[in-house]
Amino acid sequence: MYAKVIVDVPSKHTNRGFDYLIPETMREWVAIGSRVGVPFGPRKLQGFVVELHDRPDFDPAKLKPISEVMDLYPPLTPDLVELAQWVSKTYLCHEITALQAMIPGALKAKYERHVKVSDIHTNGDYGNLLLQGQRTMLLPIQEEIAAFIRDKGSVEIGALLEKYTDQGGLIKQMITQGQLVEVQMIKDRMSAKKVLTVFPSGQPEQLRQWAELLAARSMKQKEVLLYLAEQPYPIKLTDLLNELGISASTVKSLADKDYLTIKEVEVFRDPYAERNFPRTKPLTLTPEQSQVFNRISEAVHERNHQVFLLHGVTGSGKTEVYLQSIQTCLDQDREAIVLVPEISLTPQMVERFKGRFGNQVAVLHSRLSQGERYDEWRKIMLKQVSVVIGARSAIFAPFTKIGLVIIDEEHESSYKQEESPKYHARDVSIARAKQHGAVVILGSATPSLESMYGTLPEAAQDTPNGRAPIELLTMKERVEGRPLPKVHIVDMREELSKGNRSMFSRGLHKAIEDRLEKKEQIVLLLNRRGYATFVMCRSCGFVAGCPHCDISLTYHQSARTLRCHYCGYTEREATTCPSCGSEHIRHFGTGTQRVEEELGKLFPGIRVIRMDVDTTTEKGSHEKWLTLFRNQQADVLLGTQMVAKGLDFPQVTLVGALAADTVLNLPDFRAAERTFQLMTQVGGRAGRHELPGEVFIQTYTPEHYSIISASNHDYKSFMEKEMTFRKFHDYPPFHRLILITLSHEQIPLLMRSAETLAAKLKELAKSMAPTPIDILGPVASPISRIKDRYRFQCMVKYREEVSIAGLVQQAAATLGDVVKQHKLTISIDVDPQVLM
Ligand SMILES: Nc1ncnc2c1ncn2[C@@H]1O[C@H](COP(=O)(O)OP(=O)(O)OP(=O)(O)O)[C@@H](O)[C@H]1O
Ligand SMILES: [Zn+2]
Ligand SMILES: [Zn+2]
Repeated sequence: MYAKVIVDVPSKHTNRGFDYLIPETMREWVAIGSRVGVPFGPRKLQGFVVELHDRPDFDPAKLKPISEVMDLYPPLTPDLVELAQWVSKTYLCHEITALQAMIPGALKAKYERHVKVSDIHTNGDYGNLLLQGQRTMLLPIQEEIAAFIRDKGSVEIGALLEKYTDQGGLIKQMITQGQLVEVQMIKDRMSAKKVLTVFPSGQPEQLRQWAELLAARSMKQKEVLLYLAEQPYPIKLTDLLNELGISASTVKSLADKDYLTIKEVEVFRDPYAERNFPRTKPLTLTPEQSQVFNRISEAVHERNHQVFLLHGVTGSGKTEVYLQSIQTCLDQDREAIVLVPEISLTPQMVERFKGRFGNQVAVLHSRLSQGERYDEWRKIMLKQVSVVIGARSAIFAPFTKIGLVIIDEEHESSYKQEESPKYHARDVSIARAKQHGAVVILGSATPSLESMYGTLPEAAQDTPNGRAPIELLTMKERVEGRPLPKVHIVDMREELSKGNRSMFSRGLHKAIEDRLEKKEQIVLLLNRRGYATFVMCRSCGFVAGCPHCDISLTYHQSARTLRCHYCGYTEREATTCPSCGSEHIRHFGTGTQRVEEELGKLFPGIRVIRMDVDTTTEKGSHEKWLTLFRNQQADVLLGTQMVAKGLDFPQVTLVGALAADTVLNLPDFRAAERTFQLMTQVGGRAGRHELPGEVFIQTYTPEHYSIISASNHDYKSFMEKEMTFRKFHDYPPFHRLILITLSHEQIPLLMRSAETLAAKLKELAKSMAPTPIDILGPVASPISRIKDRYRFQCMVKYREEVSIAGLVQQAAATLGDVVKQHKLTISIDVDPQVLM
């Protein structure tokens, strides 16, 4: 038997697998999805087994054996290995990149250089070395070093040099003389956590007898045995010590007498261990909910792959439908994956799932420590859970019998990964569900145009080899007939003409006063993108920009610094203009910090919680702020997109969007869609329970259809207008896009390359006529320089039914030499969400 292995070669990634022999001793362990260590040239590298077969490409005698199997169980299931091929083909990335994205960071290989004592030296067989004239007497210190290494098997070179600080020269000598050999080791970044645990050796009766037998002066030891007799279970050593206020030596002496044993036991690092989630029972569904639930549950029972789009207004109770659908899936002994946007993976969301399914649930998101993530993932691996709720990458959970995949807030652009593999979790979910014959629910109050298009009859005819048709399910009403909030559009131009220069319109100002009086709560949204504070000179118009990127610097009040959000470049706030020397240089625009200040001035005593990137970097801070707000220890929750999504607080009756058009002005064809979604979502936080809600949208473009539709809760009219716009311009969902970005330090070389690429693309596209493929560009990217590299882009527009991957790859390959010799970078983004 041979194994085909995709190897992690950092310098030259390839999709080609290499064949290796499986040594007799490893037969039991090597399977598809195994992580293995293999020799590759002079090195040893990590790789994944993607196939087992008995017909190698090469002369089997020349094949090298696998040198190491890294795990007891393969970390990837066979269906994930297959999915990696799909990801690689669809998003034009290397298979190894896709495979790496599927395992937790803790398992990504870390290569270490170790030394070990050479075999010859170990065996004391100096004969050969003598013959070669290499036998050298070792100095006593070298003997000591050799013994130290031999004792441990192998030692990492850095660690060795640290221990024997002054012996660097002698150690090097031992390597050149062959007494020590260098080996490359593959190390995991993380391992299972082990805890010393005390196991009583007998039943309570027995333990009491042993306590009797102990000498009278061994009071403490007696105490331990009697304690264990009361609670005859294994207990963590540290807990026992704390409980009885004794020292470890007391327990050790009992272990020496065999009255108990102390063993290392593997434990899970549980991020939610301290939290107690009250169990909830299924709610009685509303008629709309049951109609939707019945249809889903029927499909789950059929075990056929099927995709639903659940369009339910904010507060219509989509989560309850998810919960009950998951129960149906679990009843059939199948597993469920729930994806939610990172940003809305709040304690509230986790509580709802843990509350219903208890410790059958694993949670995966990026705010966990690497160890916690690894342990949650191992729970899935070891089949200790059957539901996982997590951000984007949780779609790669190593489940083996998936019955249901739910993507909540399916319209969120954060489901698209911006670094390679640039996959869209929504599309990957559908691909994975297809493998398992599983049902997919795409849920949203504001479905993406792509998903909605999939439900239209014309789409099904349009895309013969494309995506499966999607079945639309609708919930138009909030639970218990609660009304959707009343929405006011405020024209900020008019406010200004009436002499109001504040960032709060008169209407919103009054409403805030009113809620403060009634002790109800307020959510204020200040969209960050395009609205960060920048510094400008009012005398000459100079704007402080990043010296390495084509972007203005953002002012951070707390540190009084200017920072680049792309490369991290930081400089001190200037008091005079570097260009003209004027003192009239100051920061413009409204950041969340300024809103907070202004609130304090206008409403003395107001309690504000501010949530933005600055206040939520610390682990657990997200949770902390939301808990404070829920416990009504603040009047206002002020923040960026973070406050717009998924939150369900009964006391919130007022929502203000301070600057609705910040997104609208971005150079992106999805600007209107994003604006509509954000306004609908944030408005949806108001009046979700008994108290009715009210929303103020402040804007400079009150006539825009995205804002008018959002204020009328009218998805349909928005969708129709937006579809017309997209169709007219050949944008998605009618056409698909591939964005190719080239970057280099020198403009002439970059432009030449971009033109070569575009020409090749056009030539290839022509050869595929009459299928419509449009090549746009090359043009400078909207952000034309990042980290001192200039950027140019080409856009490919095509219809779904054409297979375009080969064409793009072929065109990119014509630049192979420039990439190699001049370090040109080519980045390919299929279905791009951000057009920067
Ligand atoms: N059948 C039901 N009976 C009573 N209360 C319900 C029922 N279903 C849901 N609820 C409650 O209604 C509120 C809104 O439900 P939920 O948060 O699930 O809505 P949603 O559709 O997910 O909203 P959003 O899209 O805004 O996040 C919650 O407090 C939930 O507990
Ligand atoms: Zn100036
Ligand atoms: Zn920069």
